[in-house]
Amino acid sequence: MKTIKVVCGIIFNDDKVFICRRKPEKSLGGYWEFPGGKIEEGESNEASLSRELMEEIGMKVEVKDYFKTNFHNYGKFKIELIAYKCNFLDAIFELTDHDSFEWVSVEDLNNWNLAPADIPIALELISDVKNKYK
Ligand SMILES: Nc1nc2c([nH]c(=O)n2[C@H]2C[C@H](O)[C@@H](COP(=O)(O)OP(=O)(O)OP(=O)(O)O)O2)c(=O)[nH]1
Repeated sequence: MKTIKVVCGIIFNDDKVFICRRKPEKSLGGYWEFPGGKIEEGESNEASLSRELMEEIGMKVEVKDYFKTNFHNYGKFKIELIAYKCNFLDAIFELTDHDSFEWVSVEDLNNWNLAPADIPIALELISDVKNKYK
């Protein structure tokens, strides 16, 4: 089975992160995720992320550090989900692939119905934030 390479952004605005909900008609519709998309051939992870965020949300970010990769098997397909931390710059919030978005605190990520591939990424973020304030 082929593994799809997907890049996503953990987009910070102060201490809140951006999540959005996939439209019902999309694959994994109804799940919340860190926005991004499939990496095209010959494209860098960072360029792909910037392109997807502009296409899907009309959002500009500063792509910062690589954070984590999670491999997940959805049964019908497998993905390699590559997460980068980003700083929010500006956005028109015109959603093409999502029907809702929220800015949430990292500790609150647990309470959202995240796409299964995103859960290990969210858990590591939560653990980092908890360690920071220990
Ligand atoms: N963008 C994004 N996709 C994710 C995340 N977690 C996760 O399992 N996925 C899955 C959902 C999709 O099956 C795939 C990414 O495809 P996509 O839907 O965002 O990209 P696309 O617009 O190019 O593809 P398509 O669904 O129109 O075929 O990865 C995530 O955090 N962000």
